[in-house]
Amino acid sequence: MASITIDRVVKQFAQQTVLQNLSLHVPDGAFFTLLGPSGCGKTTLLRCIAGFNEPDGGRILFDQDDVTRVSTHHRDIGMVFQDYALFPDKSAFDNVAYGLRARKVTKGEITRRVNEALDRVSLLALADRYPAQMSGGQRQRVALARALVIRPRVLLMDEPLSNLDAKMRLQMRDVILDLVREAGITTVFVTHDQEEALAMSDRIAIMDRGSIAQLGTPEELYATPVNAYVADFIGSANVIPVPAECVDREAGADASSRVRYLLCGQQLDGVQGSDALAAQGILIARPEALSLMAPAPHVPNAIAGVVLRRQYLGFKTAYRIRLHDDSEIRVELHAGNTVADFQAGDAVQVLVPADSRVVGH
Ligand SMILES: Nc1ncnc2c1ncn2[C@@H]1O[C@H](COP(=O)(O)OP(=O)(O)OP(=O)(O)O)[C@@H](O)[C@H]1O
Repeated sequence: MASITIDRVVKQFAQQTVLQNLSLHVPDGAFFTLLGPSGCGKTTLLRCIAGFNEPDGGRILFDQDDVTRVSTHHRDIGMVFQDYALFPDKSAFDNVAYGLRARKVTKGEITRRVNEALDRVSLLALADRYPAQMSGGQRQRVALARALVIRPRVLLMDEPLSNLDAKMRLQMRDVILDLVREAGITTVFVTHDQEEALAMSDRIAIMDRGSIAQLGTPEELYATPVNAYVADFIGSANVIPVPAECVDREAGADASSRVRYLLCGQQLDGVQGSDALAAQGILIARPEALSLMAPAPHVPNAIAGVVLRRQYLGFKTAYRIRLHDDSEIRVELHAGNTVADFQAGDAVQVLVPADSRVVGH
């Protein structure tokens, strides 16, 4: 068990800088996810932590130990890959035993620990099977047992669920979480699947072109994204440019209370951005945070529009609304909200809550 500190790591391939002075801290025992689109540098960072890639600058620490120049097999890591990377000519038992044999563990101890590890992933009965005789989910469980049986300081997982079908992916989330929680092991998990990241992680770093766009708990990232990139990547959000206008030039009033944001030319009461924002902000509105009402005069933050499409989805109803400036906004009303139900073509008002967020570009 160890914390991981990434300290200003730089990694370049040819002319391309893939990791740009990247720093982050993974607390001891945390389940930490690197999330981002293809090519943003997740795997490169994971491979630097594993020792497969040597950084061109910066340091990597496990607790206080600087492992930047330590070879992979002296780092005491367990690794699980997307394609399982099992030895095809070894049985499940021998795959799991591999790391213990390399560490010269006694035969009796190997048998005990491998059987225990296979039992933990419910594969004791398949100990003699070869990888080709197992399903994807079973292979990934062998890979997990193989990574954990050596009791590594750190577990690194690179898209371990991507090759599994949807149902198996969900099951494996629980298998992984149960195992790593029980072992209390610090885990770095790479995925491009935001739902997987939200469901599994203590903390998530959202990466954007070799840097961290935002780091936080799933709740923080969902509720308070720092920019449109994060808002769009985590969950679904309406991301709408909102010009600002100055309403109070008096000295003394703090800067954020001196601007009002405009949606469709209408002032949004109470909606505040950070005071550093200039003449234009970006309103981030989750579809489920908005609501709909029939047209009525003098309702604050009610923006007039027309229902383009209504989709009934059982637990919620999703609406696409066209506003008067021809932009579109998505609104989701949860089942049980019987007050509002509208059909395509209906005139409505979209209610924007006063605690909505406005961020910079
Ligand atoms: N060995 C290498 N040589 C040259 N370029 C590389 C090498 N490894 C990665 N890259 C480049 O570095 C960038 C980041 O790649 P990386 O695999 O870290 O991204 P990723 O976020 O893990 O993407 P994915 O989700 O597709 O795996 C890409 O542009 C990739 O082409």
